[in-house]
Amino acid sequence: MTYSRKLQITVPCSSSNIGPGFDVLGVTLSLYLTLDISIFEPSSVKENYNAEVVLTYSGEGNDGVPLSVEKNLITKTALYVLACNNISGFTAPMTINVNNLIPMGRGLGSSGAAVVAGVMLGNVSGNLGLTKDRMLDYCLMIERHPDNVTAALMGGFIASYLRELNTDDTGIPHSEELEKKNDMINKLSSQIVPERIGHYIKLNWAKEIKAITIIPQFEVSTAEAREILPNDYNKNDVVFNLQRLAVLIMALSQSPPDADLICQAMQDKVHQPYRKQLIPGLSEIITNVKPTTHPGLLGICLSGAGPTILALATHNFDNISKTVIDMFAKENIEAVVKVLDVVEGGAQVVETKYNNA
Ligand SMILES: Nc1ncnc2c1ncn2[C@@H]1O[C@H](COP(=O)(O)OP(=O)(O)O)[C@@H](O)[C@H]1O
Ligand SMILES: N[C@@H](CCOP(=O)(O)O)C(=O)O
Repeated sequence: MTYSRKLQITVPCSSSNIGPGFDVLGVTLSLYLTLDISIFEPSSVKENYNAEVVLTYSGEGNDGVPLSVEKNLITKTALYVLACNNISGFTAPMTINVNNLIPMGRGLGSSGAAVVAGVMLGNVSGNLGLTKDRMLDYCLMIERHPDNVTAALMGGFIASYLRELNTDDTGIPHSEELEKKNDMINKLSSQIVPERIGHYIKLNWAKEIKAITIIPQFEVSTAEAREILPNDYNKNDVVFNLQRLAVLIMALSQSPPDADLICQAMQDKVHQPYRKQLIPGLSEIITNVKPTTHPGLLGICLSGAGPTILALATHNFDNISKTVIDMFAKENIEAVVKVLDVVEGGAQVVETKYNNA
């Protein structure tokens, strides 16, 4: 069989919240999920035709990720997008080779990236011609917090919110649930995908600020780390976060960055205090690692729902990382370090080869 198209989809990872911006801020980082796709026939839409799709997988999660297209989060999401557009299954035989460099369950947006990759796969395999803004709607039907998927799809440093949906729309599950339920695609695809669910704005990021990610070798499920949060908040805690959030987005855009301002503005009372119980060492790390003790450091927080620690810094990366690694070691936790760049480009599809025959 000869291929008719070869495509590559790349989706970056992301770090959400950046302290006070719970479910609002996301920053796109230079670590990628890549899909190499060969499509073996023109993808003309045939009713009730389920083409054979072979999924292979390497990289992070390769020991546990399902390779059945109905169960894998990427292909399952693509099938959902196709179903919403009245296409029941993949319409052309294809191979999908996934290479994932994003550690899973660490707070670096692996599930958001997988959902974005799946929506893009559905879009290209079904020739749907969806814009990125429309693809964001599909992502947000699955991943209910907009920060990760918006960053992964659009790139850069980005703030987002969900518009309030009708009660009919709100039964839409989060992707963790999607994983558990085999019949979820059918349930979701019977719902109309509302337009413009997500709204976002790209923010400026000072070029000299790098993201040190200190990644502990254990997983925290985002679903669990969200369940632990209270339903109601103290007014003072909310005001504490709002004040810092407004200052932080400007402070991170300024060159040279003001470490004292950023460090204070990265504090949070909405999610980190509750998540300490899931992440040994978190409290000590965010309380004690400061720009005053570590020149070059600007601020430190939990990345997403954790357990990764995000340290924003301009220099002195080794010294900052070593301190955090040593603090985790005191809790008998091993951690690895990746110093990442903030990337302006979000997810993309590149057609690498096209055969007209
Ligand atoms: N590349 C991938 N392929 C398939 N499933 C994935 C992929 N990346 C993440 N997932 C799914 O998402 C889960 C992790 O999601 P989550 O708990 O939200 O953590 P994270 O902070 O990494 O997004 C994994 O356990 C896996 O089920
Ligand atoms: N705002 C969300 C972000 C979750 O990010 P992830 O990378 O941990 O999936 C939250 O804090 O729950």
